[in-house]
Amino acid sequence: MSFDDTPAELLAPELESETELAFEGALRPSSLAEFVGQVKVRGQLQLLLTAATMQGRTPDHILFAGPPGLGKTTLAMIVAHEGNRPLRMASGPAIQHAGDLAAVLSSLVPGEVLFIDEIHRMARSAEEMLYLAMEDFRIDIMVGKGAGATSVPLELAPFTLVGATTRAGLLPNPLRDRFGFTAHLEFYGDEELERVLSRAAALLGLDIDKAAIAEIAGRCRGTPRIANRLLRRVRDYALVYSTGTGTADVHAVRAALELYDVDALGLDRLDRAVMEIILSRFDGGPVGLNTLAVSVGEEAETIEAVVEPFLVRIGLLTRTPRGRVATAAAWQHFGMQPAAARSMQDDL
Ligand SMILES: Nc1ncnc2c1ncn2[C@@H]1O[C@H](COP(=O)(O)OP(=O)(O)OP(=O)(O)O)[C@@H](O)[C@H]1O
Repeated sequence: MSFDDTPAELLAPELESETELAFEGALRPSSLAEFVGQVKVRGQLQLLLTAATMQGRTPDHILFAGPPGLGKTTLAMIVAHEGNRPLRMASGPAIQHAGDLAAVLSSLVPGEVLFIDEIHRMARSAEEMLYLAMEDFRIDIMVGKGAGATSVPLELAPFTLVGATTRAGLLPNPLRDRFGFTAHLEFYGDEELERVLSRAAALLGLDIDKAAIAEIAGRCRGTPRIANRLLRRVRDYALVYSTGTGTADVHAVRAALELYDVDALGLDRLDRAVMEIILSRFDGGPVGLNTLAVSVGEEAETIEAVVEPFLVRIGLLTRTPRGRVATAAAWQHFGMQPAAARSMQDDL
């Protein structure tokens, strides 16, 4: 990325370029011991993997659910790495036909880990093929067309499916039930993010003090991927402006993040747009998800999976049966007041 970055790009949890990918790759922990936070999930995974190794079998299928950038891909790689198993990467949107999935499944080697990212976006016909593959390591291939079509069973090598999804609720029950273990990844706490950042700074050879690390941790939406990205911008800033030392201190962090318009809570352009619409146009809500999505010009799915979980977590937004509602903290953070309070003030 360059100095042309918009704040939205800077805070978006998605990856956006090959350079970024290389950067992320270099910082990815490769073992459970190195993986920071998610203590419960780590313990559960460790047990599942160790038991499989002790019995010499492939581990059960695993589903990782949670917002982007929390470590689902990293954990899938760790599952393969810890068990010394080959890893095949696939993505739900690329599996548009059952045939696409059949090609992948039939070429797996025994014990291979198959990672399917965004598994909720796979074609329905492929999902149905996956049920049998997960349960019996077998698929049925249709040969011929019309009345003469027959299904030919094809045995598969035993494999571990690792699925990742930002929308676990969209997976059909038969698919969800076939995973032996579902891990719900949570946003990271400040102390965990500080550890992610310290580790990344050491790997990048960046000299940064504790207060600076804490300042970044508080502004990265509880998301390691964003933490690493902000750290890189701070590194640039220290390199260019802290002449001579190249050291990043809290002043460098504040200046760098102000330059990129990252506010004290780490809210990005979309977070702010969503909150400002609820507050100013709908007087705090309730507002339905679709109305909100249209108002900010975004997909409802993005609002629900990426924006809302963080806003709810930091207490700016609540979800009610009638729609999304801004909290008192939201009014305060944005320096605004509900219409009733404003008119009371006018009456005084
Ligand atoms: N627990 C962690 N400890 C240290 N670094 C982490 C951790 N989790 C994630 N990271 C860092 O954050 C980056 C993003 O993680 P990852 O790609 O695994 O997220 P993801 O949940 O798969 O995101 P997406 O859903 O967008 O694919 C990784 O490259 C890694 O450097």
